[in-house]
This record gives sequence, C-alpha cells and structure tokens, in this order.
Amino acid sequence: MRYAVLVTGPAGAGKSTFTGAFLNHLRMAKRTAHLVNLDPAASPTSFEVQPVIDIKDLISVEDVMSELEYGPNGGLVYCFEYLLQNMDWLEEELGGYDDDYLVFDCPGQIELYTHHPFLPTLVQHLTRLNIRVCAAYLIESQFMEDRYKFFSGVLSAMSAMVNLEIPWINVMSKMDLVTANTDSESDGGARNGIRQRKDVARYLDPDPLLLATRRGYEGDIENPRFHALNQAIVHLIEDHPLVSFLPLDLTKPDSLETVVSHIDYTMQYGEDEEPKEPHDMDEGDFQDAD
Ligand SMILES: Nc1nc2c(ncn2[C@@H]2O[C@H](COP(=O)(O)OP(=O)(O)OP(=O)(O)O)[C@@H](O)[C@H]2O)c(=O)[nH]1
Repeated sequence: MRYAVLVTGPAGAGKSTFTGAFLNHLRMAKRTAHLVNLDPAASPTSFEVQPVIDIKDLISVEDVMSELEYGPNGGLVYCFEYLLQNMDWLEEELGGYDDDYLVFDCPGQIELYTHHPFLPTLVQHLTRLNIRVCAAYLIESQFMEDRYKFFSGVLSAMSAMVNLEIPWINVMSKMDLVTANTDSESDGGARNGIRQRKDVARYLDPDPLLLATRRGYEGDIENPRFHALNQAIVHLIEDHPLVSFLPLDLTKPDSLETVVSHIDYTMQYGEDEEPKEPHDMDEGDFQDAD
C-alpha cells in the first residue's frame, strides 16, 4: 500500500514548512517518505527536503508567463490543466515508489480547493493507482485574530472538504505565535495581536456563538443585514460540525507528533502491513529494540 498526504491550505499557511518538518519526522521514524512538489511556482530554496517528483520538471509558471504572457494566477491554472492532460507523466513518476509515504506540497491558491476540478481529478488518479490519500488543510493562527477572518477560514476548510471528499484533518498552524496574554477578551471581537491562549479552545473546536453576537469590529453594532447572514452561517456550522482544528506548534516536538498520529489514523496507515520477517529487518531495527 502506498500513502499520499496532500498538504493544502491558503497561501502562507505554512504548508512547505510543515511538509519539511513532517518528512523529517517520518524519516527519523525510519519510514520511507518523499516530497512531491505540486506548486509550479515554488522556489527551489523553499524546500527543506528536496522533492523526488516536481511539477516544475513538467511545467513551470515562469515558463507559462514568459511564453504565453499569462499573469501569475492564469499561469498557475494553465499549469494544472496541463498536468491534468499529462497525468501519464505523474503516473510514471509515481511508479517507482512502492510501499512509500508521499507528501504532496500543494500551492496556496484557494480556488484550487473550493471549485477547481484539479485536486478531485488528482485524487481519482491516485486512488486508481492504489494509493491511499488523505488531506491536511492548514490555516494559520493569525486567523484567530478576528472572528470574521476566522469564520472565513472555517468556511474555506468546509468547502474544500466537501469538494474533495477524502479523509481529512484541519490544522491550526503557527501556534507558536499565539501569546500567553492574560488580558481579558470575552466578546470574541477584533483586536491587534494574536488571539490569547485562553480563548483558543473556542477556535480549535469552532464555537458558532463567536459569530452570533451583535457586536462587530471594534465593538460597533453591526449592520442588521450582516447579522442575519452571520446567523445563517452559525446555523450552517451548528448543523454540519465538520470542522475542528488540531493545533500545530513546530517549536514543540510533541505537537508535530500528535498531528502525524492523527494523519496516520485518518489514513489508516499500516493497517494492511504484514508483520516483518526477521530477515526483512535491518541492523537499525534491532538497535532500536534494545
Ligand atoms: N512563526 C512561525 N512561522 C512559520 C511557521 N510555519 C511557517 N512559517 C512562516 O510563514 C511563512 C510562510 O510559510 P510557508 O511554509 O512558505 O507557507 P506556504 O503555505 O507553503 O506558502 P505558499 O506556498 O506561498 O502558499 C514563512 O515566512 C515561514 O517561515 C510556524 O510554524 N511558525
């Protein structure tokens, strides 16, 4: 069985940083894990671990922009459409990785997750190749700075989950930026700075009441029309409690370990593995057992 984790989420959410830490963690646990870069605009220096498969070997945004005179977003969509027309390239590249754990670093354009057919088509191809797929969707802790921004993140996560329909976890990244501020803030409104730690639980398991209050930005009474819209969103989140977040603080090894365990569980990693015969084990396995 091969496994693929799609690391997804909006621009700057920390996908590449998490991917690098994740791969290092898997390799330290002696798992055969590789990076697949799906971002045709990624800079080679952005990878902590070099990709074994790189969409840029097929097509890059720079080439599309210079040759077809597209802008960056149009260029990116063109690259994905080109990849969809050349899936045999990806299948051939994936062919050499049996029994392996593949981590796909995806680009940050939100339309890819909400309505573009690229990722659902990719998932269909991977599944047909007998690769078990799951997704980790990252949003960064700055989304907790104000409730409107936060609920836009919740809705984008929900929309991406519905669009992809695969095993899924949501991750609140960059938790090292959340301060231990003790200043009281009970209204859930906007403030400068990052959400204080004592409020975090209401965001990790989104509390729709954060949005239901009549207070808007900076304590203003919000427009009644927006209040009605907010109420509708509250009901949607209450009726479909699909989204909760695992906190990820890369400065704490236990935090990464917890996220990796959830990914393994979500993907049912190792369920089909046969017990290793002694002659299949290498010297390192015996050293670990000591
Ligand atoms: N403090 C903190 N900064 C982080 C963390 N993860 C990423 N960053 C920073 O956030 C910025 C974006 O990180 P990336 O990993 O490139 O994010 P990305 O989601 O891959 O970005 P795109 O590929 O552009 O969508 C960089 O400046 C990182 O150094 C984190 O856990 N904590």
